[in-house]
Amino acid sequence: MKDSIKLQANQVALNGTLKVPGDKSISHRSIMFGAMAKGKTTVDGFLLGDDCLSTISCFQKLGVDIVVDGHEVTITSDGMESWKEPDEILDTGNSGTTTRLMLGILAGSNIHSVLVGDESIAKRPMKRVIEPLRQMGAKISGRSGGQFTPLAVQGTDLKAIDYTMPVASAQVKSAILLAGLQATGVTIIREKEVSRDHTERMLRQFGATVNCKDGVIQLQGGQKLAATHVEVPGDISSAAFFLVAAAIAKDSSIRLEKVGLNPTRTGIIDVLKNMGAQLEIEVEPDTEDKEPIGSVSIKTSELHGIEIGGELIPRLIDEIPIIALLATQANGTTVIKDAEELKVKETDRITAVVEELKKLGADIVATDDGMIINGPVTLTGGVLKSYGDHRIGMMGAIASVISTGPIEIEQASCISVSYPNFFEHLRNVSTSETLR
Ligand SMILES: O=C(O)C1=C[C@@H](OP(=O)(O)O)[C@@H](O)[C@H](O)C1
Ligand SMILES: C=C(OP(=O)(O)O)C(=O)O
Repeated sequence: MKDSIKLQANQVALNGTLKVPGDKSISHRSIMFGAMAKGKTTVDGFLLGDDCLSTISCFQKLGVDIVVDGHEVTITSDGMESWKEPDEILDTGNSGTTTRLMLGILAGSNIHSVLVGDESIAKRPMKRVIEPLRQMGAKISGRSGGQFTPLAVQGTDLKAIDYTMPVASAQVKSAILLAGLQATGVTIIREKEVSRDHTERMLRQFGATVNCKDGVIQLQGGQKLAATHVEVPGDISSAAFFLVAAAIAKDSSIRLEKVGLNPTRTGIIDVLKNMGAQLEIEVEPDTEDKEPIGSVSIKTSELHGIEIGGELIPRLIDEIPIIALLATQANGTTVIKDAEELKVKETDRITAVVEELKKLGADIVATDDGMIINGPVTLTGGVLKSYGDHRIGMMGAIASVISTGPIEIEQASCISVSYPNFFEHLRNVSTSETLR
């Protein structure tokens, strides 16, 4: 993918059916759990995005046999005890999920390792994970007293903790659970707001017992994982870009098939419905702890502004950039609050979203914990920065379906972090020749 992409103004209809790539959170976990389990784990629908490839490369450096054949991945492992001490750094690339979950896994291993990511990862807070892991006995050191990468982990024996989450974060929760799996005693995690529960579900799929009730998660240490088969649903965070595109472009209708509909991830559906979008959902019958999937169809919609905050935020945290674009086309005011976490993503997403949408003429202001957007506003063209953040890049690209002038996205190659065939899909649903 070339690093700057210019999209012509495309005030045309979007139509068609798409199958978005595999869920990023679930793809990461399938490799991690497969590497920890004994036996052969097979994964179908794996996301070949840069972040998930970073996870694969880390485990290959630990000596785990991983074979990628298109979207099918096979992981063959003799369990954690068989991993080798890596003689080079583990490069987590741009991936917060890889960095934080690896810390939890490696903390209880019998090896020494060093984790380094890119310049965005070097700025992202790691103390939120390292603090509880240290309470469990983990030996982790790093820059600025262990706040940032590079981080060194000396695997050691761990003991369970009872931990109340200070922030709603599935990465922190998952790191503690993965360390807890190796610890002596019962690890207890208390969540005030429920974050995505893919780790809890997948632990069960790999044969572990995890109890979740009223925001309290309990996991007995010492349980061994058994290899299994993982089906990865389409990523609702990727689907969100096309749901918004069809809602705001004229005369449009898009159907997205085999999308993950885990209730801890469907905040975007709630927002679209609450704003008045014409949306239809067909859920496929649920099977125990497997991830729920279904199809979502959406048409051009008359939208109105709403308030978005509280427990909804963790259920749509990665969708806020594209929700901001959606809000520029809604009648009235949309307030997004309680979303301070956006400041510590791949970039400060509050600043990035507000600055870039303003360049297109949006009526948007940043607040301490979110943003306020007034609509509807006709968006112009412009040259937008992606800040090397895939979700900001895709937000800018989707703006071109309604903008009056061309939109150029700088550093557009970052989009392959989560959606490598994004532009191909945008072309597929576009009825415009300029996008083809
Ligand atoms: O656990 C995960 O797979 C993720 C959790 C979220 O991060 P936080 O846990 O930092 O909220 C999310 O933003 C990220 O894209 C993926
Ligand atoms: C925040 C994200 O991912 P990560 O934290 O894994 O880098 C994201 O995909 O939007």
